[in-house]
Amino acid sequence: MGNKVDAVVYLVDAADKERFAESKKELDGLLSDDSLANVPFLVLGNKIDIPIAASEEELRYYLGLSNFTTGKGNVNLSDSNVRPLEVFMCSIVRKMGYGEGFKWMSQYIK
Ligand SMILES: Nc1nc2c(ncn2[C@@H]2O[C@H](COP(=O)(O)OP(=O)(O)OP(=O)(O)O)[C@@H](O)[C@H]2O)c(=O)[nH]1
Repeated sequence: MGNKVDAVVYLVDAADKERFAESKKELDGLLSDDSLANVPFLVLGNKIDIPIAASEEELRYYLGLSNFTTGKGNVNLSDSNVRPLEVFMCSIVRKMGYGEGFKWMSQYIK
């Protein structure tokens, strides 16, 4: 019973700074959802081909994730109670960046 969610991919428009607050609210809701506890979260900051797009650091800041990302590369979190969460910047139209994100995420999907 109950649909099991393996991971969450949260796509944010990094070029739409006016909506970061709205994005944060939505993300906070998902992060505090009991049914998603311990589910890995991949946050993708999209549209980095647009010059005004936020940097990764800015996006982390505006989404309130500065102290919550768990590290890129291979980070073993299986003995901890820490939920895998990372931010990767990407441009979907340019086919850039999200591959690394999905690769990162795949290590946490059993
Ligand atoms: N420049 C650029 N445009 C993109 C990229 N990815 C998607 N788009 C464009 O963004 C448009 C749709 O995306 P959004 O407007 O963000 O759509 P949405 O998230 O469904 O709608 P909102 O909820 O209104 O933000 C399309 O025209 C896409 O081609 C990208 O990486 N770079």
